[in-house]
Amino acid sequence: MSSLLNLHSLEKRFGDRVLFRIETLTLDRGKAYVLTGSNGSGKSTLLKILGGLERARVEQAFFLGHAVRFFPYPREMRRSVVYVHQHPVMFDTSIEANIGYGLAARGFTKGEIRERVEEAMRWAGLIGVRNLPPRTLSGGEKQRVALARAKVVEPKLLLLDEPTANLDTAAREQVMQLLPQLTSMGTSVVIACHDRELIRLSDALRLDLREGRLCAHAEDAE
Ligand SMILES: Nc1ncnc2c1ncn2[C@@H]1O[C@H](COP(=O)(O)OP(=O)(O)OP(=O)(O)O)[C@@H](O)[C@H]1O
Repeated sequence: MSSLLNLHSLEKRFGDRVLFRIETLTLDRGKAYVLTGSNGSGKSTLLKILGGLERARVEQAFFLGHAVRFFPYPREMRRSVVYVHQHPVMFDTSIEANIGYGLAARGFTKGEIRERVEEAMRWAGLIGVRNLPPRTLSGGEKQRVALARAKVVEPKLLLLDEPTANLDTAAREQVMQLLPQLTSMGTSVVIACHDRELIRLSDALRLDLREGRLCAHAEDAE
């Protein structure tokens, strides 16, 4: 499996406090990772660093095999890495516009946007709610809109911050069943979750953030 992102000597501080020091972090293409750790261990902060939303000291970084300077965040990564918040922001327009938002910014034609959005809504099971105002959607539906919004831009890396926290079992299942198709498209996915709400996903590698260190478990997260 080829490597998507390699980081060496990643350190995050808040003032004098070192939140974590990670010797190496390697993400392979089309692979799923479940990032675990207790409250405050730094899961969200790590995802935001990977998504270019938070600064950190990184000694060496390689994206798709070539060296990049992690700060300022490379344009190539900005276009191909998507971070999804636990409570995804919904623009007060339509569900279609929310899903197609990233495509318009990337220069797709109206016809292409319509086609991709329609396909993504079908994939995420959103056809039945397509005419509802986005702010009225449930937590699970908003997560599925956010996944559809990510899928249409075909990201190389998708960062999901506790996507199933506070969802009931059925809503959680609906979100989780979308993930294997993303990895089979070649998208690498990192999903942060609490230890007590461990996300079980076949073929996922578990990354455990504990006491400022990151430990990759060779066994699957199942
Ligand atoms: N901007 C900031 N300034 C100072 N400290 C911060 C800042 N952002 C986060 N922290 C601290 O960093 C630590 C890690 O926070 P983070 O949200 O990354 O943890 P987490 O593992 O995602 O936690 P949770 O599981 O509760 O969501 C916390 O102690 C938090 O208070």
